Amino acid sequence: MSRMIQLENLHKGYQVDGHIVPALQGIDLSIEKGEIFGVIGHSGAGKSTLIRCINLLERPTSGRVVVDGTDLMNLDDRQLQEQRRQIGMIFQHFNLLSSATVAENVAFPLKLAKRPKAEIEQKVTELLTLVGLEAHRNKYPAQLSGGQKQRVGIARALASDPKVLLCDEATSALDPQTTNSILALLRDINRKLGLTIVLITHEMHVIRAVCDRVAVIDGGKIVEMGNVVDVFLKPQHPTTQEFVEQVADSVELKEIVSHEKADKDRTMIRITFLGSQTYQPVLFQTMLETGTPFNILQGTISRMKDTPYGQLIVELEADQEQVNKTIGSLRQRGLEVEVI
Ligand SMILES: Nc1ncnc2c1ncn2[C@@H]1O[C@H](COP(=O)(O)OP(=O)(O)OP(=O)(O)O)[C@@H](O)[C@H]1O
Repeated sequence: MSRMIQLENLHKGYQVDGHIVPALQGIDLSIEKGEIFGVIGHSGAGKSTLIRCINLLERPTSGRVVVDGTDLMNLDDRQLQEQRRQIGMIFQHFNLLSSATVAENVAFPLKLAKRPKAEIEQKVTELLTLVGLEAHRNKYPAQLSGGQKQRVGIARALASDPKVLLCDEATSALDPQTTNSILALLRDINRKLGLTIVLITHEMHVIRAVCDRVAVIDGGKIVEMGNVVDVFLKPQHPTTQEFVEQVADSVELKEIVSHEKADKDRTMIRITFLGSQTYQPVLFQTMLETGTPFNILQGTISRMKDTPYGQLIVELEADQEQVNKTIGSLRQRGLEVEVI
């Protein structure tokens, strides 16, 4: 893979009442071509500022923004406008023209670029088919659901055949079911068009559903970054752990653990299965081999983008030596094991 976006030592401060509010404090980030990259953080962490720096809707105070080999900070207005065509963007509140139809909204960037009428017509039809809205081309935004409006936003963002799509909290105003359908569309577009997608969100399930890699931002700094699978299974920073808990059954688990831990002869472990392991009877084979009695207290199976994973909370009724042997054997088979 080669690099599509490179942010180097990015700083951004806003002037407020004579002093500077630091929104980004030294962001270093590179995003590969064809990747779906997520940035997650709490309100005020700097997510919007960060994503808006990628197309210079916000101009960083210092640092470098390189998109597909072009340093955007060095461009004049006309060159920047040209480069921005390569970077589509969608928004939380869609930002559609309310007085224009679906088709006219999608045609808008093409008209601005003075494309010939026949080409515009063909492109709009193509895009509306891609996002599943061809039957609604003559409706106005007010006649559409939130999910349909976002589909128009996506079609419009794709009109100039961008290399990058920036998604600024694109599903935050949508209900869970609609969110899933929009996320599925983004994955589809990523696959079909090979588009690089950067999305910001405060919801970990969005990251889990579509992203390849994720950066966690806190106080204008990246506090953790990695493959979604790794970050999910082994979150290091407290902020990341908080986000991961959003999508775990951790409350229930904690209750079980504190209740059960009163009994000293039992050891509770969490076993994580990943990918094809998820469907193999590894646990049972190990337990048979080591002869360790066990109870399954809780089990979940889920999916991170294309990777299935499962977690089991298991209680071992055995002495320490037997427990160590069992854990060693599970780890040898490539499973993640954690005593809880
Ligand atoms: N135009 C602005 N003028 C002054 N301060 C700003 C401006 N935009 C953002 N900030 C400040 O910069 C910091 C980062 O804001 P930003 O909007 O990037 O965070 P965010 O993570 O996107 O939050 P949210 O999810 O609430 O939008 C905050 O302290 C915010 O108050």
